Amino acid sequence: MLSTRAPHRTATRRLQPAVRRGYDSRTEQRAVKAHMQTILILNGPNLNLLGRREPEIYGHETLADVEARCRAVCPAGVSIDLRQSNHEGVLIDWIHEARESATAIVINPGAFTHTSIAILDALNAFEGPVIEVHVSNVHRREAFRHHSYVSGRADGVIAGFGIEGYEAATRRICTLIGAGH
Ligand SMILES: O=C1C[C@@](O)(C(=O)O)C[C@@H](O)[C@@H]1O
Repeated sequence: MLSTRAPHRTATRRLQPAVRRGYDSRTEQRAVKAHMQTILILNGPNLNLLGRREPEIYGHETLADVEARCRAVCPAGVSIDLRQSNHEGVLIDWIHEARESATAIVINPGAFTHTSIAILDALNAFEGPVIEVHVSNVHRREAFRHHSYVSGRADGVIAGFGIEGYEAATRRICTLIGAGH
């Protein structure tokens, strides 16, 4: 009798804190979500070199400058989560994650703009607003840059505004999600 009850009590004691922790964190996440809206700003390949790469096309400002400018135009209650990856799969994973963690997406897919049906599919699985940004005016450049897979999903497209395009996109998202200035 003792030998069957003891392990049961031990198992219950071990489980309880984990169950409680799970409940607390979900409750906390719901409370935070109710007050904060997150704009995910995604950047594709080579944009880690922004400011140093072909400055005659992309300018001298960096992704850190982009982040600071976007934060500056966000009203209270809206936060920015800026990320960059050179890997298509990583960008796709982040878009999937955004289904739970972000209200809206601003995306500069870099060269994946012109090639990636997979990024388009991931964005199609995201329900919030999406704005596509290009630092350069892709329509004045080589013909292969004129087609974007992402534009078919985007609620807006900004090209050729330099890094001010990210700021404009952030403002537009705030309007779309009803976060006033
Ligand atoms: O990497 C980039 C940057 C870009 O998306 C832009 O921001 O202008 C334009 C793309 O054609 C290019 O491949």
